[in-house]
Amino acid sequence: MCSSGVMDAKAVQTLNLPGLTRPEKLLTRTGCSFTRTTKPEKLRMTRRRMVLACSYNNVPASILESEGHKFPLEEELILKNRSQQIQPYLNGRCVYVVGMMGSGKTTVGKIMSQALSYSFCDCDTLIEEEVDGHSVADIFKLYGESFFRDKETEALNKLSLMHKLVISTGGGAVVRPINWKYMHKGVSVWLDVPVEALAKRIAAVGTGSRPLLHDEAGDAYTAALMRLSALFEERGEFYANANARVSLENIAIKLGRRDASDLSPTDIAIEALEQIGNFLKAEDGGYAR
Ligand SMILES: Nc1ncnc2c1ncn2[C@@H]1O[C@H](COP(=O)(O)OP(=O)(O)OP(=O)(O)O)[C@@H](O)[C@H]1O
Ligand SMILES: O=C(O)C1=C[C@@H](O)[C@@H](O)[C@H](O)C1
Repeated sequence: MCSSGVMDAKAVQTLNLPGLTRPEKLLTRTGCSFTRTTKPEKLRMTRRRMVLACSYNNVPASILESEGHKFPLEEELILKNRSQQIQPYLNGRCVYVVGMMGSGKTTVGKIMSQALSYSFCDCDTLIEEEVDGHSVADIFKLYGESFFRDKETEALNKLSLMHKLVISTGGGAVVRPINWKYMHKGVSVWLDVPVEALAKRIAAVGTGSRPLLHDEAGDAYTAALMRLSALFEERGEFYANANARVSLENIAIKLGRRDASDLSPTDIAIEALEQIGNFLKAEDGGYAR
């Protein structure tokens, strides 16, 4: 049976897991329901085979990440506290992180997934899995952008049937209205990062994996800035469809930092959880239940 209870459990994977992994830990690790093959009392000390029944028919458990990162205690407490406040209102719904290329959807999304005890899923990685392991850049090259966009819509459709995932979406996923129909099954949060900060990050790591930024002339920063500015001009209004907005400029002001480039991914994850909380509060009539 699926954790969501909304679909068939077709993808069943047999994994070897350390016996010290408790069932509730397993649920956090995979976002999947599970079937035990041993009695509960035997689970504790020995290495056991567990059959994991993924709650999504075509999402391989291997791409659902829930690796732990260590945070300073104070940050960890704030993250946990924010998460606990919103969890009853989130009620297992997925969190979709939207934003421009390089906005930190993956980096910040992973921190949020850990805080919420959700699994993390990168939509681009899921598409790559579905297209024979080709990278996004190769999919664009081999099949063109519209093929990629169709795969992206299919992936979001599938993900919309799942629960307890933080999903990092592709930067362009916001443009198609049908994608919003799927993303609005969960709660969406927009990481609104100034293009100058995006260009700085992307110039540092290169554009290899970001085909829409290829072929720009000039130095890496200026080229990225020009292209990102044009893309943001086209897309700004679509990102604003998200349920919650996290403005890095606003966080920098609130925390007394120099600018958006002076914020850690954890600062941003904390604010994202707060903004999601504000949305859920409004949705729930001020947590009036
Ligand atoms: N707060 C931050 N400060 C500095 N660098 C950051 C921050 N957040 C993310 N980065 C860096 O920016 C780059 C892009 O981040 P990330 O891959 O998380 O973004 P993304 O939105 O998932 O990108 P894409 O959609 O293009 O895959 C990475 O090199 C990451 O380490
Ligand atoms: O902004 C975009 O349109 C894209 C962003 C990436 O995440 C990939 O989804 C792809 O490179 C397209």
